[in-house]
Amino acid sequence: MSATIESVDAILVDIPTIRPHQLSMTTMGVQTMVIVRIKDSDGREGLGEATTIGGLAYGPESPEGIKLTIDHYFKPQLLGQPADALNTLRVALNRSSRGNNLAKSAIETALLDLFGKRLNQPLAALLGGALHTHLPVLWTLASGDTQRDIDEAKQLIAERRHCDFKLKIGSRALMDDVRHVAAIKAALGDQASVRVDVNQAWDEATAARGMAELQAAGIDLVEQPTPLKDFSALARLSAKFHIPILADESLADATDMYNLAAAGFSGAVALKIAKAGGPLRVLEQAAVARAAGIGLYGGTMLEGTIGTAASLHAWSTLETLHWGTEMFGPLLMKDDIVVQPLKFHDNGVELPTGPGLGIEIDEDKLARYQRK
Ligand SMILES: O=C(O)C[C@H]1C=CC(=O)O1
Ligand SMILES: [Mn+2]
Repeated sequence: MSATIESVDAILVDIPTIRPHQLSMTTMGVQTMVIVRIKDSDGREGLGEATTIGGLAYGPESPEGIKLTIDHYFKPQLLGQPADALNTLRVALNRSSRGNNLAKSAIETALLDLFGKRLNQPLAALLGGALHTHLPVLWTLASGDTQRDIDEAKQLIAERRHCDFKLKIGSRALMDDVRHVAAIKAALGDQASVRVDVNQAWDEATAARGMAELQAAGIDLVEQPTPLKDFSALARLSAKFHIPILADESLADATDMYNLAAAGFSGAVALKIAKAGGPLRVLEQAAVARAAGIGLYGGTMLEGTIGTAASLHAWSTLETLHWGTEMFGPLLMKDDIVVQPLKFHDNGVELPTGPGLGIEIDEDKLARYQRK
């Protein structure tokens, strides 16, 4: 007999970042995570995380809204239900609430963690088993200052912590951004792959000019240059340039992936468990991308260790991650709320071992950073 769900808690946790993190739509000085704890009738606990960026600046779900959705809508539906019935619970939540994929991702993660602990198996084993135990991780340079970004990158290369970098651009005039990016690429040379993320800031004409400049500067990848709903602009730009496009905000789930590929897009996709609605859902999207010849990239919403570990379990089951991953979220925060942090080394991170996510909460730290 499956255990039943006894409690569901959604906790807001605020942790300052190690430096300001400047994106085209906001500058982060703190990251807010929604940590989900689901307990079953056997006394086991599953952990999940829903995290976005800049309140409502990045996307339509805010941390406070995610907590409200879980507390008032999901929790009453989940209590008393068999904890192992992931598909039944997903169908029920999808029938009663549209969208809200970040909140759903945290629930799916917590149920998978719980199931893994019950079976004494790592989460990746529930997904068919890990193909990789160490995954590459890039770092985002987003201090807003060119020299500071160069110094940061050089130090990380020397430490072998990261060898690939993503630059956040789009908040300044195009040629200012191009000069910033070209200076960083010139300083790092061939020892680093340099990519940019525009976070939707350009219109199509600006993007065409920007991509030509970035291609000439030796940049490897341009992430989400144009607004998320404009699939045809992404398709046209991907046909026009050799420098590939990484679609991020445009693609939440498998259906979006199908539609963008059908519109003629080629390039790569930033997979994110949060956008897709959980580790199981994101692998459906990866399968559609693979079928369409679109490259895979393990993306982050700058989650802490719980959401990062959940993503790593999913990415570990993919044979090829053409563009690696960006699962550095915990490193951007000044502190952590887990007992054993993830192990970052050799330009990547180790897949945690142990049942479920392989992650344990540090109750004192959680109490310190929990929003009162
Ligand atoms: O990619 C995004 O749009 C969001 C996020 C991921 C890495 C980073 O620096 O910001
Ligand atoms: Mn992005």
